[in-house]
Amino acid sequence: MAELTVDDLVVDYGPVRALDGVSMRVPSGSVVAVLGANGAGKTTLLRAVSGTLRFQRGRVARGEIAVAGTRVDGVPAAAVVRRGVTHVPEGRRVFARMTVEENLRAGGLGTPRRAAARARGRVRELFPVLAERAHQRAGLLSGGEQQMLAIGRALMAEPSVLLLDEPTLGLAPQMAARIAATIRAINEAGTSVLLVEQNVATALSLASYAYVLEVGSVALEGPAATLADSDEVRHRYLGIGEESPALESRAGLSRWTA
Ligand SMILES: Nc1ncnc2c1ncn2[C@@H]1O[C@H](COP(=O)(O)OP(=O)(O)OP(=O)(O)O)[C@@H](O)[C@H]1O
Repeated sequence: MAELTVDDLVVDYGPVRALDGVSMRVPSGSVVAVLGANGAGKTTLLRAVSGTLRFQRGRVARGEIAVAGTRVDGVPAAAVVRRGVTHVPEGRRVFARMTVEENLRAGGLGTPRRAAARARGRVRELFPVLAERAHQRAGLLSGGEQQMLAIGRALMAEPSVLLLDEPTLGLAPQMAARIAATIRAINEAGTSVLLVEQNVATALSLASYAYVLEVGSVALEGPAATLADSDEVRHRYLGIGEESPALESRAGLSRWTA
């Protein structure tokens, strides 16, 4: 059974239709990538799944979202976490004034004590630097360390599905590579991942399947290896074989680099 399914999802922010009939699935144990230009609806999709849309005055106007066959659309965000889905929003929003340890503890609130202790051990293994900085204020960490903390905090709830919004954005290449390796390790330990990532090469190397959103709809989908080999994706999203950069900027894709 598919772990996470999205069926004919329509999302509005007031009069603005952000998603218009999006369907996708994240099979159990897989990494699935969502690509697309600015404003295509990637963040909105993750918000809809995690139940955080309402904090942005958005609403699911139509469609269904289910985790392991149980509907989660219309369910409050805290209940979605209890169903096994956690969301790491764009911009690594850690609690800057709290220590690293307090941030992690906050992620484990609502998790049974034994599970939280197990998750804490796992986070320590994945991110030794967080253990070293346990008593530092989160706001003093580097960008990459804050991203590690944001992911670590989400793992404290022992999710079966992790939603990641642009986890490598703004990071130096070496740190971005470390985060990518960590995502792979998290997935290998059994967590499914729905990954929104501006670096298409990184996304397609991590994912087994990918969807390309264009103005709120799925424009293209397929196995990641097929998309990476497709001329259209290579030209438009990876900038490979592109003679003039004009096409990239016309498509609004200039942020994307291989
Ligand atoms: N809180 C909001 N209120 C109103 N409109 C919004 C809100 N958030 C997003 N939108 C609109 O919804 C559409 C989809 O935006 P969304 O942020 O989901 O796209 P995105 O693909 O994640 O882009 P980005 O890479 O810039 O984050 C855009 O037209 C955007 O302007």
